[in-house]
Amino acid sequence: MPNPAPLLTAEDLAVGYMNRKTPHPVAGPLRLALWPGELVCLLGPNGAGKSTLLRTLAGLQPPLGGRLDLGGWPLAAMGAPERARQLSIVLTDRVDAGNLAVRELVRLGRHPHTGWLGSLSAHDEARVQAALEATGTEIFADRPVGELSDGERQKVLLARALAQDTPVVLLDEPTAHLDLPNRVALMRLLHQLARTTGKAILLSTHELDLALQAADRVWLLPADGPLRTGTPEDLVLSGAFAAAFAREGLAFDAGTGTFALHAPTGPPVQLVGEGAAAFWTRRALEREGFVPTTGPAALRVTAPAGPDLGPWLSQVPGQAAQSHATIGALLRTMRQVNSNQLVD
Ligand SMILES: Nc1ncnc2c1ncn2[C@@H]1O[C@H](COP(=O)(O)OP(=O)(O)OP(=O)(O)O)[C@@H](O)[C@H]1O
Repeated sequence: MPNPAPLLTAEDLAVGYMNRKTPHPVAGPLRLALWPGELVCLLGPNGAGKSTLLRTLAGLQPPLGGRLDLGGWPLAAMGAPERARQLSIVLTDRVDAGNLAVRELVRLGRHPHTGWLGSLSAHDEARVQAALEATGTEIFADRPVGELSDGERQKVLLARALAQDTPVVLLDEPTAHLDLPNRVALMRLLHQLARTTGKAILLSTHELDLALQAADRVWLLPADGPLRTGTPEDLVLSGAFAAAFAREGLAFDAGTGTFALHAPTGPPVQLVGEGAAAFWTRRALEREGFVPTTGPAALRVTAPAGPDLGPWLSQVPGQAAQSHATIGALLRTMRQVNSNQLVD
């Protein structure tokens, strides 16, 4: 990496609020560093302080204590124009853009780079165009921002931040209003941007699955306890990820990388098979309350191998194996077995 110095650092940072001169700490002390070229996801339960931290890192609210440097300089001593050349932030707050057209709003992102007249050069216009294209907002560039859907507006705000073209980009829940394809596309775009431009991109999100896949590093902010940082994989394997969400009653399964939605209520089932069919058979059995295992159990289900869809085989004690054309058909039999066992 050409420049190994972090773009943003914090030492002993305490974030929170001053209400009637009384400090209300939310998180800290925090020791943080954002490096060029990395996508970092800030994760944590509701109320942990993610927005408060992002707003503090952006200089929108003062820290309660500690030191915060941007580009090697104390953030507090920086003027707003210099800060806007170093750091952009996209918040979830509604923007009141009135009748401003999308392209006009994105052009505002260039203001930290223009002279006092604020006129945009050809280079500035090219940056605006590139930001519109990268975010897929060019198709409605001439529409008033006030007429956009929440998801469209979210993408326009990202475009404005990209046009601002700062080394550090902070985003507070940028996927909040997007549908699944757009959420995936956004994470892919941000990851690509970090890699190709060397920007440090930090975003808060509740999209845990996506974050685990896309983030180079995770900042894990639990409701209480210290902030943990590391690659998603290290945080999962160390148990830190599961612990951060355990208080919400969520059980994270490090074996599958998912949160368990269903509590087991039924008997163990030996699941035989590999690949996609076995994976989805496991999911279906878990939804029914069964506990799929690879070891021997009184009930056995065999998932089809290879590209063939079906048949599934089920075998219950004392009976011949039954064949089922679909998982739905298998489940109907398994439900019957389960209720018979409960009656017994
Ligand atoms: N102006 C304020 N004065 C005092 N406390 C505040 C203020 N704004 C937020 N808080 C509190 O700070 C804590 C952290 O809030 P914050 O919005 O940063 O959490 P978050 O992790 O972003 O939550 P979420 O995931 O729900 O968006 C919460 O307990 C919240 O009630």
